[in-house]
Amino acid sequence: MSDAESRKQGDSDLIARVRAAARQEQFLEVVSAEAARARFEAHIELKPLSAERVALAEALTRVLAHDVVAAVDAPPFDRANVDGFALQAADTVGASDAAPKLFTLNAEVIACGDSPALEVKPGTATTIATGGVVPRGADAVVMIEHTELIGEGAPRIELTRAATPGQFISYAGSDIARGETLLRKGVRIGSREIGMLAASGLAAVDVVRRPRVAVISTGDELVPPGEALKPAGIYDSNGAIIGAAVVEAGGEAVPFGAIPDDRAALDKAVRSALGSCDMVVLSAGTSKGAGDLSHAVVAGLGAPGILVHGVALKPGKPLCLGAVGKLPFAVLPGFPTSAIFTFHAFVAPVIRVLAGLPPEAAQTIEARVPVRVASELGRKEFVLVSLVDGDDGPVAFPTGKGSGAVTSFSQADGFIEIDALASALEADARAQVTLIGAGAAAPDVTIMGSHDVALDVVVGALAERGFAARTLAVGSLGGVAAATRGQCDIAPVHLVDPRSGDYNKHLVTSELSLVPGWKRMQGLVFRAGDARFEGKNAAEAIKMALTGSDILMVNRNAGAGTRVLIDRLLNGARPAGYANQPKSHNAVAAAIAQGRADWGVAIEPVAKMYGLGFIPVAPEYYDFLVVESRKARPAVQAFLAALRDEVTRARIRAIGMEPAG
Ligand SMILES: Nc1nc2c(c(=O)[nH]1)N[C@H]1C(S)=C(S)[C@@H](COP(=O)(O)OP(=O)(O)OC[C@H]3O[C@@H](n4cnc5c(N)ncnc54)[C@H](O)[C@@H]3O)O[C@H]1N2
Ligand code: MOO
Repeated sequence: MSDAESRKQGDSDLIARVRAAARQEQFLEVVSAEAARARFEAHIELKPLSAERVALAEALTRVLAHDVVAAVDAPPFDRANVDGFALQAADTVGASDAAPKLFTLNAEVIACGDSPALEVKPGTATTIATGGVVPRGADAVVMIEHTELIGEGAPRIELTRAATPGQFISYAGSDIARGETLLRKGVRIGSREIGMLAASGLAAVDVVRRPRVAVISTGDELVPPGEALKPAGIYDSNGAIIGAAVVEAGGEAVPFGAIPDDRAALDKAVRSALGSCDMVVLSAGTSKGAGDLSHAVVAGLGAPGILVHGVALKPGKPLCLGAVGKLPFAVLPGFPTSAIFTFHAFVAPVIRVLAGLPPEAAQTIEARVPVRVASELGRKEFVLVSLVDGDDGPVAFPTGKGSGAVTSFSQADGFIEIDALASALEADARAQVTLIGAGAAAPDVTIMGSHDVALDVVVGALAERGFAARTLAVGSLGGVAAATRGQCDIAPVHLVDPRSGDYNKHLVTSELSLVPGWKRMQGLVFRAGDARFEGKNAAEAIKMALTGSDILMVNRNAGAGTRVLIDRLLNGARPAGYANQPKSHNAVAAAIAQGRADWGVAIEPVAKMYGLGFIPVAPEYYDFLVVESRKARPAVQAFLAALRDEVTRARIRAIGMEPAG
């Protein structure tokens, strides 16, 4: 083949690959969530699996298959609740220190486990231990402390307090009555239930067989947690979160690991899962891109096959649901938040039914959404939010990381719904927030603004002092806005005053005071060993970067303090890469470390963390705006104390920041 021919061959290979990679909108038919659920549930057997008997010790977290009726009373007999004497209350009337009543002791002592032999007659008493069986004839028990043993002659006691009938007696069946329904089916057995089952004499109990749910991740890029990341690899987080969520929903997760994008391998895994499990859950490869094999594999498994492919939801559009015979399968979208969101909406309810559990009760609260949230027309959109306490009730902030992020779901407090026919939720609208997770306890202090690694040190010191902080990274400007609106207690900021060049002082108002934090050095970062930068000062390095050929920068987003510095350094120049504007120091460092860019500006600790070279340029001041009306709160005071604390300051210094003052 000539050069030209082989180039042509290469081009047509590439075109074929691009064609194959093109995602085509070939969803079966995009349906509403309700229609999808109905179609799915109509084709599968939606009832609890069979019962199995397990020993009490194995019953923890299992679901009761039948109601449990108590076969015995607890206590099984009338029981003394104190150490003392069993007697007849009528004999005690009028007893006092001044006029004690005299009782002759019967010739037995009832310890726990003894069956009484003698009847308690008027004027007599029988010695009894806590837990002893109250003897015939007695109707009350008195405490030993209120009696005096008389030594001479036949043993007798003097009683100095009157007793009421029934005093210090627990009657048979008062705790658990024979014939009473002790526990109802569908209850998830915890330690408390185990105690009740044991008290009614049960050594084993019938529980619903746990649905076995195969969890299969797909994708060549996936790396199991614990192994080193390969270039372009990501950790298989879906497998882990879905497996754990299966268990939370009452199932048994059967992990199949991450299967590469290989049709035969995936087909084999899915068939083996179908043969051994009650449900199969895959993630990724459902969007119909080139590597998106999952739906193709499940399409070939047998009738009825794919029932739903495409729902009018965001996240969740590429969701695929189906069945083989009556056995359900689901292919969840690969994006982590889409995967777990659709799992909870479509898969968990099915697992709960199979597991014998009732539907999960959703808890909602009303909150104000302070910002406008745009939404795609035609898809019902779920927006994950963080909740903070505003001056006028709960405020819900969209977390804003998108469905590709793991933390969107994992760190959210709940979600709001935007109707498919709305193109946005307007700022300051009220919305119902469906809570997720165990409803995290309200934080003692809310910190909203710019994030910094050393802030974690202060928050840690606060935790050591017993205060829980909630931090929301909304950027310096977002922090100023939240503090002004009374939605947080403290706003960490680093904003330069364009007029004076000073940091943060211009943000002080009558409602917001400024507490100094620390200084962080910003500088030029580059791959260590890059001879074009090594040994140069900032001015020389910039000059080289602007004139050198084949040098690519990575910029920062408009509004970032660092961007102001970059523009000052560039003095109007627009070098290659200027339009690449990620939003964090970490993103800048990663781009340079991985060779997608050659230089940028970031703070020193981050440069260090990524093993990059660093040329100092200018310090940046990271301070705290404190909402005056909230300053007296104990947690805010503790935060300020932690900031001044020598131990905290040393820890801040250790990660490369210089604490103020
Ligand atoms: N041109 C279009 N592109 C995309 C569309 C579309 O309609 N047209 N749909 C988007 C939507 S919506 C979603 S959600 C994603 C989901 O696509 P797939 O289900 O096919 O998933 P992949 O493409 O294989 O992966 C997406 C993403 O998720 C990561 N991933 C996959 N598995 C895991 C795992 N086990 N743990 C962690 N992360 C995982 C994967 O690496 C990708 O980054 O597609 C949009 N694109
Ligand atoms: O399921 Mo996708 O999240 O709609 O982005």
